[in-house]
Amino acid sequence: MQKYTIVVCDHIHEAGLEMLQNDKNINFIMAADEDKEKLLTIIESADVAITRSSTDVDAKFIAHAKNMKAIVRAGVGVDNVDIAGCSKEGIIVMNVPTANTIAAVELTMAHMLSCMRMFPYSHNHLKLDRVWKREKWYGYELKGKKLGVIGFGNIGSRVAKRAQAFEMDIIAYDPYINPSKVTDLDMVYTKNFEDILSCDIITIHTPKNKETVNMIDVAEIAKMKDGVVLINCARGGLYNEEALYAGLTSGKIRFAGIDVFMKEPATNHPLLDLDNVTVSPHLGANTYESQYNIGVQAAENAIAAAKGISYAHAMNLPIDESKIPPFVKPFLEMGQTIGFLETQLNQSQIVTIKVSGQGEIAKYVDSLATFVAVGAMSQISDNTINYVNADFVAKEKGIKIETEALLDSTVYKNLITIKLTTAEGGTTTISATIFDDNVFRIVSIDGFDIEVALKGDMIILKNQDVPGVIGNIGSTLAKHNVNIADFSLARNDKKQALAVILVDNVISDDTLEELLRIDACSSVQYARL
Ligand SMILES: NC(=O)C1=CN([C@@H]2O[C@H](COP(=O)(O)OP(=O)(O)OC[C@H]3O[C@@H](n4cnc5c(N)ncnc54)[C@H](O)[C@@H]3O)[C@@H](O)[C@H]2O)C=CC1
Ligand SMILES: O=C(O)CCC(=O)C(=O)O
Repeated sequence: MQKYTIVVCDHIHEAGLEMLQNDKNINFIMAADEDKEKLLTIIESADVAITRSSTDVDAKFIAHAKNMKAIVRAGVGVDNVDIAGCSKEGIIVMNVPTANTIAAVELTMAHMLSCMRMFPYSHNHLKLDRVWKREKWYGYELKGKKLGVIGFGNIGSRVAKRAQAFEMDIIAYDPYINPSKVTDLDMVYTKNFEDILSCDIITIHTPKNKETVNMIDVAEIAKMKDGVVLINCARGGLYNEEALYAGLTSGKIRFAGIDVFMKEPATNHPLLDLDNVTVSPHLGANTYESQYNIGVQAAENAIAAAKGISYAHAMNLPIDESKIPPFVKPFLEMGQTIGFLETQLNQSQIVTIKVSGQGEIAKYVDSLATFVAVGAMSQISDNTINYVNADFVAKEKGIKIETEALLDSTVYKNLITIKLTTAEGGTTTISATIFDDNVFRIVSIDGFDIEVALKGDMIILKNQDVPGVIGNIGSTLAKHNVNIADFSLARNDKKQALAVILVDNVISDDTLEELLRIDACSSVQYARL
């Protein structure tokens, strides 16, 4: 029985662990309590790893992940996953995007209310210091305050809805959404970041990336209202931490609610010394409900990925399967087969692969190009080529992948054309389509119109269009006991001909050389699909 190893690098819910334990095909290793060096040796045998924010998937991790097919990030943020590094090694990165949304939303509200009422401080005053001093703890109300929401995705939009229930006025900044997502909720949408800076309370819910790090820095804080309240339950560093500290000590920022830090664990962070901050140790996802959902979904997705069944929420695959119409899939498969065929026909260093799509398929030409590249390189690389690393490997090998989308249709509803060029100047151009019978059909080779199924052992022979060639081909193949399964012929107006011969046997080099010696024959190529 085929066994796959799944390593769990951080703590996930028992329900997820049980699923891994109970699957007969899964060899499950719990490594959440192992030290980091030991973890690196454990992952060497892993097919899939499940991680949370405590495990950095960095160059060191990837170097040890020699057998790894996929990483499942049991949560949303992948800022601690080197996605480009994973792609280069063909490792699929998946996350579990919505299972902890509500937990993070509610923690954001808790921080907002805590900041407004200084709740942890009044609580400690009574509980730890045993002081009953009601006059010390006057806070503010959320009602009527203006809330600026940066990032209106799963979490930001739900925070906004809850804040609306508190009768706050919401203004949202998110350049990547349709404004109606905000305005339909009777909230204000802005493209002007300055509008956010004029709010009473600002909360951020973007991913952490080059564009969003230090999104709130010294200059932005200077433009804010005196006494502004800032919340960050997304990622440390979206608010520049030094600027945040300076703003809190000067009193410009009245209070901040912080769940996340640049460097975690953050037990010595300067923000912890301030009395106008509420903090939590990255607890956004820490509810039983969310951890149950994440644990189960992470385990399910890891098992499916280990078995090669599906890659839910893959972030570095060229296609999102849920977003492509069914007619596209066979074209992708056919493109990969043509890539494989053209490499065999040329047997020389590839320099360019140009992939064109005509008709509806043109919209998917980039995904198609990745599939063609996988097919073209599958026999010429020591690395395992897959859809994740194909573009990287092509770049490394100096192969240029070009695409062309021609939305106007040809006589065919959908047509793909793949032209492969080698360093010696050789080229092969094949166009193909699929009709309702679902057969992969070549309709043109190097400008010769021909109709032949894309399958089997194939000889492509070019010759001067003179009498006797077909007979000679037949007798040569018969002499070598080769049975012809199909013979298609095309001619052009330059008195040249091209034959595609599908054969039932493997063809020897001797046979190919003898075919090339036939009078008027100019080239013979052979491929096995
Ligand atoms: N504290 C915790 O434990 C948790 C933190 N998170 C973090 O919360 C954040 C939000 O998560 P989700 O809402 O699930 O993600 P999401 O992907 O649903 O939403 C992110 C939103 O940010 C927007 N965005 C991206 N770049 C932007 C920019 N430059 N300016 C303004 N908006 C921009 C996107 O268009 C998107 O609408 C992420 O950083 C995630 O890692 C998520 C779960 C738990
Ligand atoms: O549990 C975790 O890993 C933290 C959750 C989180 O930050 C996320 O899902 O982005």
